Amino acid sequence: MSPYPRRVTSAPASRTRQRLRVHTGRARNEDLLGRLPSPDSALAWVRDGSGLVGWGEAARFEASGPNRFADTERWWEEFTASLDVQDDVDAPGTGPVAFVSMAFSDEPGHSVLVVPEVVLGRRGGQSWVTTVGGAGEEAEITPIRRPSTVRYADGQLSVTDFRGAVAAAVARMREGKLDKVVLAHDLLAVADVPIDQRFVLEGLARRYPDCWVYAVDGLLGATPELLLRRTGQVVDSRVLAGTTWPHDGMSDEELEAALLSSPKNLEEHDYAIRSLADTLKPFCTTMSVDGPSVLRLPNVSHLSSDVIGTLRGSPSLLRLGEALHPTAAVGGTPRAEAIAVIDELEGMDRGRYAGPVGWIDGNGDGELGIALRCAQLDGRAARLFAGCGLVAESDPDSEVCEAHAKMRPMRDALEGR
Ligand SMILES: C=C(O[C@@H]1C=C(C(=O)O)C=C[C@H]1O)C(=O)O
Repeated sequence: MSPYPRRVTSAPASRTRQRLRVHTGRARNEDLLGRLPSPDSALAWVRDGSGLVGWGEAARFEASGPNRFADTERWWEEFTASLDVQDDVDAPGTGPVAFVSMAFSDEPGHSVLVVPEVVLGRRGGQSWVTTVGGAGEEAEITPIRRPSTVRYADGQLSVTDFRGAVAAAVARMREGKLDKVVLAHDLLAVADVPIDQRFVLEGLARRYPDCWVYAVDGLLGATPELLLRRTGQVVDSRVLAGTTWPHDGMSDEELEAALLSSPKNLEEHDYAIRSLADTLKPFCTTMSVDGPSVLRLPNVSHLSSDVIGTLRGSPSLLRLGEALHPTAAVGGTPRAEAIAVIDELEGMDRGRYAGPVGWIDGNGDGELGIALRCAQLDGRAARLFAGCGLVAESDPDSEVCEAHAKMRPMRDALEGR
């Protein structure tokens, strides 16, 4: 696949109509990422050793356009209704599971759902394995390959052009045309050998245990931001906005105190929280927000708030994701104006960067992160992305530094640092 994702306008025929057998049973506790058998096609959603990995492809659905969430949900409902399921564990993430990664934009965009042949899951000391269509759960694990050199070049939006776009956006906000917008840029990395996805995932997981390490259809990353998790009637979310990074010889404590008292960062955070909470509220009977506090990561620290709610009825995670995406953490406020400004000033295809990414199960439960700190891999090439929330007080030079700091997880993982 090209690092600049192609447009897919119709779903390919899939092997969905036969009555496939799905079986979940208990498994040994093992390092999930260590079980991925091959350098390509990794499927993963792992945080601090827990989560899901998958391999093989029992079925796939691709969608694009404004109805991509609804089309994907409908396909998944029909697919799961056609299965013959024996689930001996019966917990969130057992039985049929699909990994999903949705395009940021209505247009252009390419969203993917993959049903693996084998899923290995682990939560709270309990492990399970799910097989689809009678697939064997043991696969030969090939040795992991590491690159010796990685070189970088401009992506679709160079750093210089990104800085110009930030300045233009700030000018519009000073004129009162919108309150907040998130602009991003990309960077091309080329290694001397085809990139082994397991090498990247293991590096990310080792350095970022507080993040969700994910891989779906060549999009790999370690995101600290949870768009929404649904576990039965309970939903929760981790909203991030407002960032600092090591600079000017300041200690972590000084950086943290400055972040918590920065009106500019608190304003950015407030827009993000409000966009999530106001949209989620009508779906909930109860909802509470806890924060902001500081989430400290090795490369950056963020203002972070946790939201928890009880659902009214049973909307699926994809249905909720459709309503919430994009929050003001990756879009802006007001949403429609911000999306138009992103289209105009970024002028690049975000692909699945900043879109919802994660997994769903047959009960409508699952976890959707926001695809940040990521790269779209293609052979020896990787297209990295990072962006920053902007308000009227933002300074283009600081935003360039912030985006640079946000690319560090993926650069370090590619280089094996
Ligand atoms: C847009 C990104 O990150 C988002 C923007 C943030 C900010 O501007 O402070 C913080 C976390 C994320 O919500 C990114 O990492 O690319």
